[in-house]
Amino acid sequence: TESPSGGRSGALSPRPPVTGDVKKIDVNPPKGTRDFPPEDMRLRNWLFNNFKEVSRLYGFEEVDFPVLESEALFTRKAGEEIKDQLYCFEDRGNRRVALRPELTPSLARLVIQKGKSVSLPLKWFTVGQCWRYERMTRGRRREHYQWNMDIIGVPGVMAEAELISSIVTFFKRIGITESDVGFKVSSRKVLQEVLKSYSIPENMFGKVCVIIDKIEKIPVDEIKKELKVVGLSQEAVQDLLQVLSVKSLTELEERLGGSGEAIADLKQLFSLAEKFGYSKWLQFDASVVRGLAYYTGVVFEGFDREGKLRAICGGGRYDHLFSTFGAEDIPACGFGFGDAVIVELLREKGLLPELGQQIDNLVCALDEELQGYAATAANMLREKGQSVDLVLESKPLKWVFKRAARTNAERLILVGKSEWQRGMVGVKVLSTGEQYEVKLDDLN
Ligand SMILES: CC(=O)Nc1cnc2ccccc2c1
Repeated sequence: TESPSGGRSGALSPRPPVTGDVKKIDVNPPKGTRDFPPEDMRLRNWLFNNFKEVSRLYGFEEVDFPVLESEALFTRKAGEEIKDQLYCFEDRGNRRVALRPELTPSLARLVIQKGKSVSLPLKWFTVGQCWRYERMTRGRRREHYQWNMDIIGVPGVMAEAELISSIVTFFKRIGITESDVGFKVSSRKVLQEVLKSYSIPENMFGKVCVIIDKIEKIPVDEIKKELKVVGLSQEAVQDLLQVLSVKSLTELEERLGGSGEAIADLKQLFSLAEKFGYSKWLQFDASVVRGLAYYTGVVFEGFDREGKLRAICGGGRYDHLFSTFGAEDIPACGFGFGDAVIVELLREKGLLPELGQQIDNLVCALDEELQGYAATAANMLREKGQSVDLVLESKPLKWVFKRAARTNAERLILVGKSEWQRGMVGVKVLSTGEQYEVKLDDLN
């Protein structure tokens, strides 16, 4: 192309003066965020395609929401870390907005918006980027992608059993077995039943759970202090911490009595696990509460049995989230599965797939004036559904062979003058070295 500024031939115009006095931009992405160059994008697509294939197997429908939401969707007053790290700001319309830190509130918003026009139960899934704003002191990521599956409108634990089954199916698809990971399962109704004899206000329950979720992250004295701050008596605190160390459903039944919902739900869940065939993946663990304020019943988290990694995924029942948005309550449960820990686990287990680029044909004209014919050949192959990497400039054969090797091209299609005049092209199968000529129409 003409370049009036007299820059290098073929350069786009106008270009900055060759003196290079333009300051070089920072080519890294913003702190705590990632680029996905082709190799990383292939791994991400492999992971997400497995998420989506399992969602399809379970009859879930894909949904999506804006990454930007009203801040009000996430301003729960329960001392959650996810709120402290909200990536929020005021937009040019002076609206308080936030980059979503999780997907469930958006899902609830859409369900409410749809109201009577959707028939329950809803089984919706999405894979979406979530954000947090952390002081980079901890050097942690500020974004990650989460697979979410939610069942809206089913009050019984069959829904939780189905969700856990879908995660087991996902793990098995990527080569993870029950010897690698398990699920810790409990119910927040356990805490509710312990607390019912200490009349604590309903709105305190979320706060208590958020504090207890930190039991393995901060000293127990700190936990006790925070529980007292929200108004629990010394006795209530003791009772709570004691029930968290219960080791089995039998022991729990002795502690709570056999008539409560917590025991009934958990017994039924473990029985359903048997029927779904994933009993070996589950264990009751009274200390699992999860850190989101809105859970109300069964809660679960996937963990690596070697105990080296943070929770792989987590979820539970949230029967009152809708009323916190001013709508009729609808029973619901769901989980979130992040894209970070699972990759660390796969790396540990040597299960990361080797994914190279895959091209069916590298098409190349043997000299300049045959470029057009190479385009014709490329078009014919593409119309047959064959992928073609078309060499777009005149290149030495050495360069073409190198590129074919780097892109794992199945075969090389060489458009030469004499062959073309006979309606033929040259074919070189790169895996075998086999070389032959073929009529263009017979190429497939
Ligand atoms: C291990 C990891 O990257 N965690 C992570 C990264 N970014 C987030 C962003 C929002 C909410 C939770 C997040 C969690």
